[in-house]
Amino acid sequence: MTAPPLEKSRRQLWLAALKPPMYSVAVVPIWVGTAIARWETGEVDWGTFTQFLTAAIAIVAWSNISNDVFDSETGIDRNKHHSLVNLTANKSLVFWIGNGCLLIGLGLILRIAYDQQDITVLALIGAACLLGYLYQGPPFRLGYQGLGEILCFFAYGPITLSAVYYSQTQSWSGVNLLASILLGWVTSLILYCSHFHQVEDDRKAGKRSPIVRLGTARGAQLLPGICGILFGLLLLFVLMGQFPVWTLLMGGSLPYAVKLCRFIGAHHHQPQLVQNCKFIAVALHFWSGLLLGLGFMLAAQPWESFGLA
Ligand SMILES: C/C(=C\COP(=O)(O)OP(=O)(O)O)CCC[C@H](C)CCC[C@H](C)CCCC(C)C
Ligand SMILES: O=C(O)C1=CC(=O)c2ccccc2C1=O
Repeated sequence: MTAPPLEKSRRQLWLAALKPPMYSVAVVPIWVGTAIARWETGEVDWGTFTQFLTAAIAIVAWSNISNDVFDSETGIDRNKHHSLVNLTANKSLVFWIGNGCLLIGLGLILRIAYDQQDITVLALIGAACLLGYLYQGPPFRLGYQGLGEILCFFAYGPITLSAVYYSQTQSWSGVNLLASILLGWVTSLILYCSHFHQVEDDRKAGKRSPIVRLGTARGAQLLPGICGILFGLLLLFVLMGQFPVWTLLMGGSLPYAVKLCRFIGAHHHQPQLVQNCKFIAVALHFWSGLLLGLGFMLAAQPWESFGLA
């Protein structure tokens, strides 16, 4: 039996509000940081890995849920039918569910810190959450000034990846820091792409996103350069001898970069068409991160003695 159209479209709205593919931004840093720790130390603490992964998912849920709450206060989401606040018509319930997710996430991070008798991981993830709040919460709302991509770079790149690596090794790594540049860059690319379709609503609400500032045409023209930097840095880090050759596997995600540049290049001025383009960027994030981590995992295998690593 098929669902009545109204019910089906409501289900689609809920799916759009919850954005399951977006949780790539929680999973990938935990995978990459852990893979680098394994490459460098030969060991993985899977208990810490699982706790960190669960915490990251809960914290990203908080970031998205509270984004709908804070955006409902500025009027920017007036036309966003898939806002959780518009769907439930209960802002305070949504707000407290979001806070509950944050509590669960930080609680799990606190447990890691307690088990290791070291506050470093908690301090780093606390700082990442603070950047998340500065992005969208009152009175700061730095995303409205067009600073979201910079905050996103540091939160999902150097800060989170350092915390993941530290949770595994209780030390720091230059290679991990280099990898965090790639990860922060590709995560910010998702945010950048998410602005193309909402440029008019953003402009009306006074949000000066990079796409509002540049215009959609110029914004689209920059994409091949942004993607080129991602893969260029990978090549550079391998040539410098910092990354094992296996990490070139990340090049397997190149088709998503090409698809992203071509699609936005052709449709940047058509909001209906580009409204889901951020999910091409999410696919690029997921596959590039998965393959990068796999490269480190494979380089740590016994066959490195055959000269393949
Ligand atoms: C919520 C975010 C973007 C939504 O932006 P926008 O308002 O334009 O979108 P809508 O159209 O959907 O309303 C992302 C915000 C990213 C922020 C700068 C940094 C967040 C940091 C995280 C909370 C840290 C997570 C750490 C975890 C992985 C351990
Ligand atoms: O809803 C969105 O557009 C985004 C949600 C989100 O959690 C995120 C995280 C990191 C980079 C970009 C984004 C989004 O664009």
